[in-house]
Amino acid sequence: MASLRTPTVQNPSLSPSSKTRLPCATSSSNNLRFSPAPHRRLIIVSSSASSNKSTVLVAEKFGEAGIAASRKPTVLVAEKLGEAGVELLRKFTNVVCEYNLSPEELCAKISLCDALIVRSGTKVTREVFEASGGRLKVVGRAGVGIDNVDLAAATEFGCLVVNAPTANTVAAAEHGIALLAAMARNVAQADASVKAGKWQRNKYVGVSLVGKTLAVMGFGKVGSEVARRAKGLGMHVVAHDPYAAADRARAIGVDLVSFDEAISSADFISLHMPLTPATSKILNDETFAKMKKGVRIVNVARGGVIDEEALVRALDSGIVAQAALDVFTEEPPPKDSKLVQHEKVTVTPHLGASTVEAQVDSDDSKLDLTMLLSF
Ligand SMILES: O=C(O)[C@H](O)COP(=O)(O)O
Repeated sequence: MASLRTPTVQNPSLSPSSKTRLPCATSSSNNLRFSPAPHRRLIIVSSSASSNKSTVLVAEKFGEAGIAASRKPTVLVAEKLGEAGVELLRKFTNVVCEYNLSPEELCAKISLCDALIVRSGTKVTREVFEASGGRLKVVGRAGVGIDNVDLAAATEFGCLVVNAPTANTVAAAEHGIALLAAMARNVAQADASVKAGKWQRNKYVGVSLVGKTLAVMGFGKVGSEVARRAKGLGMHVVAHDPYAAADRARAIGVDLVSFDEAISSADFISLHMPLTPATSKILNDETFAKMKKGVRIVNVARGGVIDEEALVRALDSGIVAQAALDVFTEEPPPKDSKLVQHEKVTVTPHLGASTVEAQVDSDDSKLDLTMLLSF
């Protein structure tokens, strides 16, 4: 499973207290532009690491109703979670694990559920909330990205959406670095070649990372961890993120620059922004044209931030020398996808969060969401 760390409520108007401000997308063409919308963070349960005991912090409006709910809620786990997490859920709830449901099957089952847990593979659409008939009270996203949940519909139907915003930060950052190095040294292509009985040492001459400029696009949790690791590899790192603090970047030796400066100066670009209307297809024909010829791109964020047809054109024209992609607009991508089949492209099946550690995580973290769901 993706681990269940301290959950963050994602539909602000449902949250009774205002504690943090998270970015909320507005419009932009070339900039990752977010407006710091007032975001309310509701931590219904917090855990004490030392005692491993949960403390229920129920905020005024929600609390009494939540406490009064004594029946065991039913939780539909629609994607594979770690067994330890599911076991914890079972202590407080009736757990139904049903994977690979079609949208119709999900809609058919949801009216019997108080909570739904998903990862990135399940689309929690307006139809799902409609089909729930108002019973669905919580959607738990066991992971970070909530672009697969219709937040407007959730809010309209009075359903909390919570995620685990820090659970897989390191896993995603490490996968970004793994793809960066594998791409630069043609590891996947060379592996396939040797297994096919060939010995093509000249064909797979790579490029070095040391001294190269890496542009980290989106300097949040994952982006900053990638930057830190890239500095350790001797890369010069710049970053673009309109809401990152310059001193936080400076502290790890990273220069915050404009979007255009980042993409035009980079030998490597690593994408770490959420998918929002402002970032959708932010790499497109126009922005590829501004890049250095021969740039290499890593994407462990969301497929939708790249115009994939434009990327194929940029690979064919040589603007982009190579790409390493963990995420795709459509997942899984079509088998005959030109992008996936492209010889200059290395792909993995959305493995960013898939480490043993990120999936098991700490007991306290799992407890948080478990207790939240018990409401
Ligand atoms: O948003 C995330 O947390 C990552 O993309 C991982 O998604 P997953 O939970 O589907 O592996």
